[in-house]
Amino acid sequence: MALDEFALIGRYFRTAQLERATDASATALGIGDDAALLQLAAGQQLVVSTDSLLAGVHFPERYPPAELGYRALAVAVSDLAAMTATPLAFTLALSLPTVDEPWLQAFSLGLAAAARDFAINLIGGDTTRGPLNIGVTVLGQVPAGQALTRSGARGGDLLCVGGPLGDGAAGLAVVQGESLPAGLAIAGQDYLQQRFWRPQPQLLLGQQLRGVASAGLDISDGLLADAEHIAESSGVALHINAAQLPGSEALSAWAPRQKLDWMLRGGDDYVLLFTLPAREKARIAQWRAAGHAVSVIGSVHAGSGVLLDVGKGYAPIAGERGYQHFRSAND
Ligand SMILES: Nc1ncnc2c1ncn2[C@@H]1O[C@H](COP(=O)(O)OP(=O)(O)OP(=O)(O)O)[C@@H](O)[C@H]1O
Ligand SMILES: Cc1ncc(C[n+]2csc(CCOP(=O)(O)O)c2C)c(N)n1
Ligand SMILES: [Mg+2]
Repeated sequence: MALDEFALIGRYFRTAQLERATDASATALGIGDDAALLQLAAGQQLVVSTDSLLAGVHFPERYPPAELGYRALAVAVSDLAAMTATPLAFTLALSLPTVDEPWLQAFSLGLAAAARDFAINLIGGDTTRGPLNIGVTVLGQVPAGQALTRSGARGGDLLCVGGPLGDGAAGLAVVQGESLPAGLAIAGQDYLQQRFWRPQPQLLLGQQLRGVASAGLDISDGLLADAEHIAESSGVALHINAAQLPGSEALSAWAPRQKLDWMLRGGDDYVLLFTLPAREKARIAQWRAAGHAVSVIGSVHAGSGVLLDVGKGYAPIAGERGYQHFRSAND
């Protein structure tokens, strides 16, 4: 007989690895009551963000469930990194078509691996029967007034990115079994699959941006699309120099046009994009020395929108900027 809802929760989600992934816990009351209780430290603000994952939209229809568990939490935690928050806890709203115990076991283990990596405990959720849908809400804390928003960029700031671009889209091509360039070695394929299934939210870099960066977010839809959010919220123009975009060695196996398109528009990268007042420039070398692959990719100016230089001077972007769930009003 299939497990009932409560036995399922007990076996796969009310586990030590998920409920007590980290000791540094703010959980005053966890799974099992009508709601959970969190105790924030004095002077901290609560940071809250929700993400949904759907097969065929956020990940391929054929997928390894353990990897899906890891990715579901990683992409959600990336929004905490973008706000410069420290993770506290998360909830999981899961809709499942059937009770498939090997699937649940693998998903739960992948989720627990991410919970351990990002030091975040599962404190509750909701489990229903329906088409597969994974909803993760992450909670974090940040000293009051110090969260990094999208609205503080000012003319004269540098535009920086926290890691390589384009790996998310290239990783998706690898995991979908698309035809791959001959120059892509097995090690490069493995690297890109990891980048897709196990993105590493830049929590430590994010925390170092508190009180230093002027605006920021994490790149989920694509560099151009997400840069547009900063430009619009801050009321500035962002200049991006294509020649300065950082890409991985694995990505260089593709033709330059494909590589550039993925770096600009591919999305799924989960690296930070932020603006830095010029007086803070010396920090970039310190971050790099500490292992954060920060690069300057452009600058902030008076004006509006995102302008891109692909070798012929800065010009507004024509065409697509990144991933959009609703491509046109008629979709
Ligand atoms: N259904 C909704 N109701 C209320 N607010 C929403 C809803 N959907 C999105 N938002 C809000 O709109 C803003 C942009 O959402 P979006 O999901 O694009 O965030 P993002 O950080 O740009 O992308 P990602 O979800 O990939 O991290 C966020 O502040 C989000 O909370
Ligand atoms: C099968 C498959 N096809 C396409 C993509 C690309 N993709 C989907 S949603 C998204 C933006 C972030 O989503 P959201 O804004 O909902 O957080 C991106 C870049 C994928 N990951 N898997
Ligand atoms: Mg985000």
